[in-house]
Amino acid sequence: MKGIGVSPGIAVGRAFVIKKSAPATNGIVLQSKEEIAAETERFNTAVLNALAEIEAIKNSSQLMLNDDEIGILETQVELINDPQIREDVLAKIETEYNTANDAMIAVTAGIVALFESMDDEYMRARSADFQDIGNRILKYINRNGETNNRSSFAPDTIIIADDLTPSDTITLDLNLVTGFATQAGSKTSHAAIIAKSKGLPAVVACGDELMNINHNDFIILDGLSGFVYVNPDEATIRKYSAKSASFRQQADLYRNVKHLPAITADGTQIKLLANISSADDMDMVFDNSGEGVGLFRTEMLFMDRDTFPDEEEQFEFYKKAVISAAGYPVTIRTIDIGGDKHLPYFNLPAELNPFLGYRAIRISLDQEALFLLQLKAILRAAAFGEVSIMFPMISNIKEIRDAKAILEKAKKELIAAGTAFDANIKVGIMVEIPSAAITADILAKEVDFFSIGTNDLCQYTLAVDRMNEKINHLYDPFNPGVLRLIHNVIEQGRLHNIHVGMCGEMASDSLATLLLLGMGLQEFSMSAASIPTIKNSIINTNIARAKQICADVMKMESSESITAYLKETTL
Ligand SMILES: C=C(OP(=O)(O)O)C(=O)O
Repeated sequence: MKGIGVSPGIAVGRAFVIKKSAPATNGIVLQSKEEIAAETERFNTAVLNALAEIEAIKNSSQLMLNDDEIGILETQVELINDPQIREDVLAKIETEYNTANDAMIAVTAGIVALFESMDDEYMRARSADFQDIGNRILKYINRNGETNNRSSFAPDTIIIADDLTPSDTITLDLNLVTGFATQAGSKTSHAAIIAKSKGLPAVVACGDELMNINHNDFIILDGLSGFVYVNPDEATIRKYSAKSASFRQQADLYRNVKHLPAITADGTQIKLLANISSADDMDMVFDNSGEGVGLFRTEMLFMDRDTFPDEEEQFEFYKKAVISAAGYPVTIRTIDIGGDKHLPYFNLPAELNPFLGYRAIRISLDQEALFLLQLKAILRAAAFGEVSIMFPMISNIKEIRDAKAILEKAKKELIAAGTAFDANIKVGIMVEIPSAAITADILAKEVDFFSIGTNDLCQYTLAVDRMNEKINHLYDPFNPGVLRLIHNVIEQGRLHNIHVGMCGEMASDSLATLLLLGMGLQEFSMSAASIPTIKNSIINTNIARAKQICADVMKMESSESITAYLKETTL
């Protein structure tokens, strides 16, 4: 199979298949009274947990639910409490010897089918409520189930999944995994970002065929070329053993450059920072000699839970990362939810164009109470190290001014409460929307720094959904339009004397390194595992050469000529 190689390396191991799209029955027949009692208990506990979850969402003062939303949740409580569902599930456990999982799936499917077949439109729509409730209870029934069991992977496991979301990094113990392949995804999807940050070989966008792989199939996965081999022949195994050895040799070379400073041959010091999602990632940053954090994605704390974290919990989460950074700088980005990142307890409206919709700073400015909590937590954590704050998805100057006004309010509240914080925290923005890149000269006056988010900048400039594998070939950071925007941001940063970094995936693409150096970029932030590769490019070049490369590229008309030229001159 061929997908897109997104994180280099060769992985060899056994498949562990995760199918998340539909709940799966396990077909187990209960054998004893004790098993029946245990499954009954499992179901009862799951129901109580599901009810508690709904209550917590309903009562969350932070969510500010409207009457309709509360109405939906109350209907769900009523339906869960319906004695008929309970009786049906228990009957299947007690008389048909089904597990709680299988009984719940069968009962839900029966009710959903019944409602779907009704004439009345309102009643037909209720089937979605039942499916939702079924999934909610199943989630709790399977809390300790195989796919969520952090210790259930054997060594050398290769995960095969439809897709991996940020919350999967919480529920799956990727430390026991040697690589993964996903059916969907793209170079900048979260599966790819997770793989790179963990240094795991990965292939995404393999297509539907991938899900035909069975548990325990023997897999070879090439994270560079994007090939996935299922139960390969001896010749393929031999070929890949050799490839794997040469990859390890290259990795050794990078290990040797790892401890050298990131200075070009003519003496320009470049900052190589890492993108992280929690304090746990800091070991990997230091293992790869990263000099701090250019992007701390805070969404992880908000995922896979039942309510918003309060100020205290956020403060502890950020503080832990700041302390782990041991004096190195940490740039914390305020939440970037919406788009493809949803929170189960935050009812985001269904949108036709979620990536162009209610997300990131737009949500923060709209939900001021939530934003204030996060800002106060970051300001407090900033007292423990060198912290900057960064706003995502800025498209105009008013958003920066509004966000800064709320930041000032957060500071005043902390002063009034007598709480310690860093009053001089630096404030910057992600430049990831074309209007921000074009008006960088205007925005530069309002902030201390820019960080170029090429993942979104590329998708918005080219009107190419970064998650849509059908149009992956059009997603192209080397498009002259994208390059001109990047060049302008770096240039305006220099003219206005503010520093400019890059935290999108382009910062970890060695094909782009010299070009970006030539544009004047002096700070690159990326998955920690990519740092040695980029450092190797930096220490083997000089700025005069990089400037010449930039001058040549900026005259070129097409991405094809640019990438061909860069391959020839820089790799
Ligand atoms: C770093 C970026 O943000 P995200 O977390 O959306 O990948 C980007 O858009 O380049």
